[in-house]
Amino acid sequence: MSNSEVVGITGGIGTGKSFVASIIRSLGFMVLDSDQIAHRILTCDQNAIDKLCHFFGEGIVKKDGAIDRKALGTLVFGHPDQLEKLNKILDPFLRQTILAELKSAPKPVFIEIPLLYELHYENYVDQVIVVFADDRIALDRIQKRDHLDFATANKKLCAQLPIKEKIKRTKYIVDTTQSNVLEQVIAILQKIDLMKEDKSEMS
Ligand SMILES: CC(C)(COP(=O)(O)OP(=O)(O)OC[C@H]1O[C@@H](n2cnc3c(N)ncnc32)[C@H](O)[C@@H]1O)[C@@H](O)C(=O)NCCC(=O)NCCS
Ligand SMILES: Nc1ncnc2c1ncn2[C@@H]1O[C@H](COP(=O)(O)OP(=O)(O)OP(=O)(O)O)[C@@H](O)[C@H]1O
Repeated sequence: MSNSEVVGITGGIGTGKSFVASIIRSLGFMVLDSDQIAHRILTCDQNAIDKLCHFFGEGIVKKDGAIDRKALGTLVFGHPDQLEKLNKILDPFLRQTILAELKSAPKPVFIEIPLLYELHYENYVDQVIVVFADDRIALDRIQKRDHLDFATANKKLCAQLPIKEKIKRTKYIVDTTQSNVLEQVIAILQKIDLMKEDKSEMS
């Protein structure tokens, strides 16, 4: 059995996790996306929606009954107590769905999960890849991608464990400020025995 059956992809907001995930998909691997799983819960899981609504008020629910993510984001980012409450409410829903999807997925499987360390998912994965970009570049990217002002982007960035702490916790780091991201990804996949050396010819 491989020691890389489940691989976590994490990193700070805007560091390029989705970009790295798309490269890994293009190399033929399955990558689950925890943000997408969270969005599905906020759209379809009435039990979770009711619990959030009870705590944060009707203002976070759209006409179609789904959670208004922008409204909820405004309430929690920059407000650590509220963010902690959101995490506490959603944690059982997220964890149950993520673990079920990991269990049923063909192996090897990757999962993009921004809060891997913050929510303690280390024990569910065999390897962790941390995607790195320094804060200045990450902030610049998310301001551009999501049309945010600096203060709003910075509140999101500050809601997570600093990227410098994340890179201390793994051997496998992809630096997306460099131009050779594909090569870095391939080198890691080779080190964790998911690609043979000769596949590096693909780049
Ligand atoms: C707060 C919400 C409604 C904001 O939605 P929005 O569409 O604006 O952002 P989106 O979900 O696309 O997240 C963008 C990024 O924000 C960061 N982020 C999301 N949730 C959190 C959180 N609880 N704490 C810190 N950072 C977070 C992540 O880096 C994520 O990639 C939404 O992010 C949410 O429900 N978060 C809680 C669920 C969660 O923990 N998701 C992360 C999966 S591990
Ligand atoms: N290597 C790169 N060079 C230039 N731009 C990049 C690079 N990687 C990602 N980007 C851009 O930066 C933005 C953020 O990247 P991406 O969505 O992959 O980050 P993320 O870590 O998944 O963010 P989030 O935590 O918000 O989900 C995107 O607009 C993306 O196109």
